Amino acid sequence: MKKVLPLKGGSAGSKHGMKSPKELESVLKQYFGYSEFRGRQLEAIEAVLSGRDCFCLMPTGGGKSMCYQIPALVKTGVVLVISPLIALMENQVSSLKSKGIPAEFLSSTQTTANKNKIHEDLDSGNPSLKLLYVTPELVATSGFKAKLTKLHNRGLLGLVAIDEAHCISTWGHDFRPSYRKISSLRKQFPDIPILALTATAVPKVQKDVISSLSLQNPVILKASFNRPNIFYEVRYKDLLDDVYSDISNLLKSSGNVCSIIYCLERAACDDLTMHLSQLGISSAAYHAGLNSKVRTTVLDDWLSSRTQVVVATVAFGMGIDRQDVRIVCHFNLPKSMESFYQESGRAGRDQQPSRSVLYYGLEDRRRMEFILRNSSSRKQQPSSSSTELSEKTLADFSQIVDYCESSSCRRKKIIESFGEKVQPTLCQRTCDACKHPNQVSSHLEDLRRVPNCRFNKISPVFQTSSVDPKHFNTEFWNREDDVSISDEDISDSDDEEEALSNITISKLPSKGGFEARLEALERAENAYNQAKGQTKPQGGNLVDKKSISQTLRDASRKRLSGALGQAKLRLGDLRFAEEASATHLETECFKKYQKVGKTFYNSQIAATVRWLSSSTSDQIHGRLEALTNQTTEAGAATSSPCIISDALGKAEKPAEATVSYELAKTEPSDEFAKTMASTENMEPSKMSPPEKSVGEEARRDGAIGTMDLPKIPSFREFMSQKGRDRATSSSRAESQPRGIPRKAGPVISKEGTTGTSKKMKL
Ligand SMILES: Nc1ncnc2c1ncn2[C@@H]1O[C@H](COP(=O)(O)OP(=O)(O)OP(=O)(O)O)[C@@H](O)[C@H]1O
Ligand SMILES: [Mg+2]
Repeated sequence: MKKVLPLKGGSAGSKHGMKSPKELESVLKQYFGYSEFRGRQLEAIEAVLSGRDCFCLMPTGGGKSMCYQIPALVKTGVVLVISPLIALMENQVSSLKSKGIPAEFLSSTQTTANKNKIHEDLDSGNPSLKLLYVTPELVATSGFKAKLTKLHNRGLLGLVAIDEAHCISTWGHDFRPSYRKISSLRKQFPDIPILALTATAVPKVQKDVISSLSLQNPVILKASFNRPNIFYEVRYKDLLDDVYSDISNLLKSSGNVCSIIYCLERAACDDLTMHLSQLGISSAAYHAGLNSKVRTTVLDDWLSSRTQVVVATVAFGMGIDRQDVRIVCHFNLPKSMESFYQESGRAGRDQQPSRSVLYYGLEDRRRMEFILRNSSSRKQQPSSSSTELSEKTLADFSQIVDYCESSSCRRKKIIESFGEKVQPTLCQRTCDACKHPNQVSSHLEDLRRVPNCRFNKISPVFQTSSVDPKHFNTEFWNREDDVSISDEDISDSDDEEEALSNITISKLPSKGGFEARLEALERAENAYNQAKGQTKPQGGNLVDKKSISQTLRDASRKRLSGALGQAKLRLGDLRFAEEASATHLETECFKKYQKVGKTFYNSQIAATVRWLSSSTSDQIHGRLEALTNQTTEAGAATSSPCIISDALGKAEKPAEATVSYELAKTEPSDEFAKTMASTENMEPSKMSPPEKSVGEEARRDGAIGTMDLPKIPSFREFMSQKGRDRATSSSRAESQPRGIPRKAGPVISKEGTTGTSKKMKL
């Protein structure tokens, strides 16, 4: 293992490491190239070098890491850094190594050979390692505790640094139960200084962190929360014609700078990425639903500027040290001011002018409020009552709502929410409310006029909602699940419930165009069928837990279509019609696993998505061609090859549009042909009606018989009648014939609204 480069004019570390400020500055210069300490860095370094415990509160990007990295360089022994995310550790370790500083991390992602090397070095009696990064889970294991004790007994444990220390507090916005396990460190090593670092901690969390870690008479250092280089702005989704164009224009007019967009849900990340890509923005989705290989590629591409925008859930953030992020957008409302501050704080870590833009939507607010009301019951709460916690959660949420719904200075609102006093002159027109007060007031006026707008008051609307909270699959719930976050080892196999949750709760988009409306209506139809108590049989049997429903199949097809779109972007030379190809791939998975059940089907879909993310053009074309041939040879449901001819750049045969509905067999309208042509880059004249649907395929297989089609309500009718239907659903369900696989879908008129005149087969 590499030895640390010798410090200029001295040894590589002394027992106590006491150095003058000048000497410490020269270490900073030598290793990191910076000429002076920032904020309260020097005080924190001096505190721990003198053997004191220290609680250090510095803003995001303030340079907290330096507070333990410099002591590691001037003190004998190893500095142990406890960090919540493997990605964060990996980043820091590789950055330190590139500077010639011996640092390592221990985690499940390390190879056994590397782990052995690290352990050998620690056991050597004279370790070359200066910083060792570990997860809180590892620190709690008896094996690692014994190792640390051995190190300590030999006088080689120099400091314990706890990064993102707010994770220890149930009151913190990122509570991690495993952080509670490190509270015994103070007792275990009474003479070793502990340094707790965080960017976001309100007074209550500060106290909680200090007492949970049993810090002894700590030096408490707090820097201002103000991020003067960030311009804060709120945009109102409900007042925008098209939020996608708005974001795209924002990004384009800013000169295609490095940006992050945060979304609440994985599906929203995929969806927004697709829209942005279509609008010419180089973007990629990043969330826990992607496998680690894809996530690493997305991160690498973004860090090296091959991708301009990462569209991410909160899985992306902590510890990502790209200094020149110029824009951080929130596409959905964050759950608290702390979350917002932490996430928007990823902008401008180089102290250069940057922007935070929060897209506020009333629907987002209602959803988030619902999630929060239901989430407290899911949490582990070792030290507080659930009512107290839930009140705190809602109070935190109302702060961020107030941030959006108020016309006063945004900067002031942020800083004051952390209990810091603010001078009236602080902002200097560096937020939209101070720069364009009239415009902001007028937007708020307009927002008040939006129907069902419950302004400035947390609505009780979802308190008695019958919607199941587990249908919301948000990333911050995953974060509360310690297992999923600790190793970022998140399963690729989405459960059907997730697929359903992503579609049953979304509203009918008002401005999303024909396709989006169509999808929403399709969801309504599925929900309608479910509310009516109908089941969708496979092979004539009632749906059981293992069966693969049509809804799941549709969601899977969508997922595959998204993955194909990403593959197209990644490879550039793929020639196929996404929808048709997605249908082929999904049918392949379905055929293989329809008898075995949902779990296998799901993992086969996940494996196909993974395969699409890493395969070459030839491999993808090969598989799609083989699939097309198979289905053609077998005279199967769809005979349309999905590969688009190179020479013409058009489909050799039309792609199947969607396979969800069974409607009257009519020629497609011109409008429909045009819509599909624009989607699939095909000429309307080359379009013909899709020949067979999955429903037909199933019927051919003898799975279903003919059926009477009931009247399908419009989306609005469906929503308003849902409550009444539920009350009588059981009696109606009894009168419904069983074994009906799929009802007729809504009849779609040109404008995408329901109606009875123009029918088309989709
Ligand atoms: N004294 C300094 N002068 C200039 N740049 C510095 C200084 N100290 C740290 N930096 C740089 O500032 C950036 C942010 O540092 P760091 O990652 O430690 O911030 P942080 O406070 O841990 O932020 P976060 O809360 O987001 O984790 C890094 O790129 C780091 O190299
Ligand atoms: Mg940090």
